[in-house]
Amino acid sequence: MVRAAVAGIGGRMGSRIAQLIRETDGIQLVGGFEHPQHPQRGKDIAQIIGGDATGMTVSGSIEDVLPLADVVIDFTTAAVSLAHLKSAVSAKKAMVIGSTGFSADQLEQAKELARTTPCVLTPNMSMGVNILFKLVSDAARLLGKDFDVEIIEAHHRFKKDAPSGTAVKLAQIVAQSLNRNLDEVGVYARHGIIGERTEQEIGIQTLRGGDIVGEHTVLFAGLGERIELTHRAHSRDNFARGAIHAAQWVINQPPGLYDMQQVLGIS
Ligand SMILES: NC(=O)C1=CN([C@@H]2O[C@H](COP(=O)(O)OP(=O)(O)OC[C@H]3O[C@@H](n4cnc5c(N)ncnc54)[C@H](OP(=O)(O)O)[C@@H]3O)[C@@H](O)[C@H]2O)C=CC1
Ligand SMILES: O=C(O)C1=N[C@H](C(=O)O)C[C@H](O)C1
Repeated sequence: MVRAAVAGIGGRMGSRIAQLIRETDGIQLVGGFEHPQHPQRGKDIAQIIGGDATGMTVSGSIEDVLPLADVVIDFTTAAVSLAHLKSAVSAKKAMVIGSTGFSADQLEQAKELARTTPCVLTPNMSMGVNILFKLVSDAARLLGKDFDVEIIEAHHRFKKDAPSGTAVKLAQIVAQSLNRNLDEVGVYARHGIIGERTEQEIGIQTLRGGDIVGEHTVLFAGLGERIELTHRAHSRDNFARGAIHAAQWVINQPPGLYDMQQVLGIS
């Protein structure tokens, strides 16, 4: 039985993950925590996930749950997840991180920390998006320079980072497939008299509104035809189930930083 604790258990993802852990065989919820000022701190976890009292209270620190858990699942923010990874490394516990918005420097730090503990870090845990990553890589390589690439992502009004971690990953995949440097060719917004589109640029456009769960389109536009590859999440359940699957997988891996394609065996 895998013993899992959930960081940010009061959040949109944390609460759904905790609920689904309780419905999944082979994994057990042993704790959940929030930041110390969170209004649910000290309350029974059932107040967040529903059902009968669990006897577990929402704690205010990762340090409280690490002794109980084999793995911590963390959907908070990049900076918070990195701090939690440091604690997990000290306690020799595995981690699954879904937070997005990591800078290159933060990613490097995560890679360094994961030298001593297994950690899955990925901007999107759904099967569909990870298949999309492969399709986009193939399409970019096959279509080549005659097709302009634009990535469009749409999310709910509460999302804090932009572009989405998934859109950034898609842009990195396109740049790599076309032998381009994303730092040089990424175009994140357009306004005013901007002149004609350059052949090399990769556009990444962000939409925010309402309760949109998460949508990503990669548009390959040529002269006379275009291809659009789109993934739409209907709910957060695919991300949550992916995170639970990753938690069950990662505890059996040697130290290192893994992505979801490795978890799914499709890399
Ligand atoms: N990889 C994937 O498949 C997916 C990734 N994500 C990413 O996951 C992250 C979270 O998304 P979402 O659930 O919508 O966001 P929420 O804001 O709903 O949840 C984050 C939770 O973490 C809490 N938190 C903040 N600081 C700490 C801390 N120091 N310790 C413990 N908990 C803390 C927040 O509390 P408070 O609200 O008080 O700040 C909040 O309850 C985002 O980066 C998002 O992009 C989302 C969906 C899928
Ligand atoms: O914040 C979200 O909600 C989501 N974030 C992830 C991202 O930034 O890519 C994944 C998903 O689309 C939902």
